[in-house]
Amino acid sequence: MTRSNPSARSSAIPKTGVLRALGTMSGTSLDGVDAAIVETDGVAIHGFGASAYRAYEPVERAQLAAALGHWQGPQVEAAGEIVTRAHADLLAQVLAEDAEAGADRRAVDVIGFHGQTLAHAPRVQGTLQVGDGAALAAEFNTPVVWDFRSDDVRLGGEGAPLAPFFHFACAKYLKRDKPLCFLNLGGVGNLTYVDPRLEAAEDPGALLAFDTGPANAPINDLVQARCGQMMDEGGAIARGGVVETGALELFLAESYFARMPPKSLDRNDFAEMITLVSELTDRDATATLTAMCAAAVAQGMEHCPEPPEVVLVTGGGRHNPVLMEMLRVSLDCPVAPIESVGLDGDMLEAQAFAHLAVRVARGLPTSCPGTTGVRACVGGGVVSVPGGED
Ligand SMILES: Nc1ncnc2c1ncn2[C@@H]1O[C@H](COP(=O)(O)OP(=O)(O)OP(=O)(O)O)[C@@H](O)[C@H]1O
Ligand SMILES: CC(=O)N[C@H]1[C@@H]2OC[C@@H](O2)[C@@H](O)[C@@H]1O[C@H](C)C(=O)O
Repeated sequence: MTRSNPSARSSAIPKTGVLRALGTMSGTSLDGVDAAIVETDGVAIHGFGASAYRAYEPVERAQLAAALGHWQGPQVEAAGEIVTRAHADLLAQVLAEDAEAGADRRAVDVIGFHGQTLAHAPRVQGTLQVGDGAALAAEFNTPVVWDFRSDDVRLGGEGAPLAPFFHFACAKYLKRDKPLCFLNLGGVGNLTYVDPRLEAAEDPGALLAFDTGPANAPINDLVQARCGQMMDEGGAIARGGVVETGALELFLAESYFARMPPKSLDRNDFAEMITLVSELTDRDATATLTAMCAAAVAQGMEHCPEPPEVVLVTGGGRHNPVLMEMLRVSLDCPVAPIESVGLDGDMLEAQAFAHLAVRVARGLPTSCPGTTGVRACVGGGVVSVPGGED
């Protein structure tokens, strides 16, 4: 089915100039899908546009959760259909609103569709993001860039994190002239060290990135199981809890933390860490998992080549004041939500895949040795145009 969509364009992606790209991200927390428009030529950000969010229904979330860790089979098929449908709902909404907002406005040129990671084991089976980008290209009569991670993994990279090339563009957009860090606290945490004194993201030394460790996923899992809540809203459960230092030390003894970056994680790689807090009260257990997230970041910061001027925090974890306070205490530099510099911390990942879609379309790299450990710079991704592949 092709939706009636006044904002859609069917032509191939323009090879030059600033494009209007619509990126989407369905993260490891399985809460929902984000979508956001960025104006970019793939190198420099020229502006930010509308954004929107579509939550997964509880039944959808349960099916996605059941498919986590699977590489194939009926659960994976079902998850893929849910992801494609949820994105189609959201894309229809954003594209319609975008078209209504300005008749003279250039239509969205390209969609960057990350999909939903179900399994990630780059050195073993690879990485799996489900959802059908070709179907979305046909449905919205608009080119879709997707499957961003596979080429990087095939060439020896971790396949994640991929937002760092966008973080570099953000640092330039913000006119920063000293090294700084972007810290995403989603289900998993990831850190990008950016040196904006270098000209291009692919210059050696411009970027160092890696997953710091588990972030909100174990906290969510614990409070869902024990308290029937989706998350520790505002850190209300952890606040007043006592951190069990023995459990924290056992956690930090995990070999992942001794590994040099780049390195990446699957959502459930640390699922068993909940057993480290199983004897504790709800408050103490939640406080301890929250401290583990902060301690993993502090450990990761030791890899930064120079102290950053600031750590800008994005992702849902920045809404948790207990976690933010623990970060402020344990890091030797200022820590601030990314809103402090005028960016939207709930939409940064969706915006990243808008920017990366244009980079893929332009043949520019989306990862490099400093971000994923890939042997050389790689511009991964598949481009589907309405009626077939580009
Ligand atoms: N007000 C809040 N208080 C506490 N925690 C919050 C709050 N809002 C969001 N979070 C946490 O942030 C999580 C969502 O974060 P986010 O949307 O960045 O994750 P994601 O994009 O799914 O994950 P990832 O970046 O790992 O792919 C929620 O599941 C919750 O744990
Ligand atoms: C395999 C995968 O989907 N990884 C995600 C996940 O969520 C956070 C962290 O782990 C990061 O490595 C990555 O997402 C962001 C968007 C990235 O690629 O930069």
